[in-house]
Amino acid sequence: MWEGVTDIFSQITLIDIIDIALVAFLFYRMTLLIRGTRAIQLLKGLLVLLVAMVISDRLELRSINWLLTQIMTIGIVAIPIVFQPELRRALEQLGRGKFFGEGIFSSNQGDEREATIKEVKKSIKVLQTRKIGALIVIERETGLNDIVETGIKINGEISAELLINIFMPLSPLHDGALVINNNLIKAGGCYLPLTEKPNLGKELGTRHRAAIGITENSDAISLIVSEETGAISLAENGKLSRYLDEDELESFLIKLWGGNEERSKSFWHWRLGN
Ligand SMILES: Nc1ncnc2c1ncn2[C@@H]1O[C@H](COP(=O)(O)OP(=O)(O)OP(=O)(O)O)[C@@H](O)[C@H]1O
Repeated sequence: MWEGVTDIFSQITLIDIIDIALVAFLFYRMTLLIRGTRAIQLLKGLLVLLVAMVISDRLELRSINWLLTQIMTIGIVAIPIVFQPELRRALEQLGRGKFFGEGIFSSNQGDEREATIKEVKKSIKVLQTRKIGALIVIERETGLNDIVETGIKINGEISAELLINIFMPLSPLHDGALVINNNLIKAGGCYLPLTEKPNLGKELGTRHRAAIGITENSDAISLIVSEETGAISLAENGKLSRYLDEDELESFLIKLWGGNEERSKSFWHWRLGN
């Protein structure tokens, strides 16, 4: 038996190893894309179906096997529909050359993001104290132009004062979401898709549902200040982190979106593979 094993290993060439490594890396990136999304449930469902199909085939249960095959066909047709947001994100990342890693991140952009995080933190503190409801979306790789189109374009440099002003109850743009790109407020009063998650707390109304919804359809990060409680929350990849204080919010933002320090750390972290 050992001979057989060593025989197989002796036939493996460097090209085979590169091929396997590339496929593994591709699967790893795909898993990162669909982690925590609805797509993962569909994949699990298809896997269960596949196992049931193999078992029914081995046991020669012809009718059930035929039925499972038909269901499997429908499941495969459903893939591009259910995976549409993930496929879009993957293709966009591929187009920007970032699918295989972080890409080149200019320190200028890092400075802009650091400044933005400071202004956002400052404004959120004020909004929380005064219990002014707010919904802020931070654009990452996925373009949010379709969301921006639903609101009023601003394209103004970010400042805490401007952010607070926009969310003041009598401001014409206080309803809806504000979209940020680097150090620019792109638009206010934007409409976001609502999440369809069934098991969210009853106290979470449409503001929180919209904040989660946009992170399921893109790689954006959204921040919420509750009008009712003043609680600060952050949504990313369909998940909501609630009751943050402003320091926790800042750490989250640095980790997920980054200033220079965190980005250069993650760059070396990735390169060294620790
Ligand atoms: N689809 C949407 N896109 C963007 N903003 C939305 C959307 N739906 C609701 N909002 C915003 O949320 C506000 C309503 O919040 P609602 O009270 O229903 O939510 P909530 O999650 O309970 O928030 P809060 O804790 O602040 O009350 C609206 O006035 C609007 O500003």
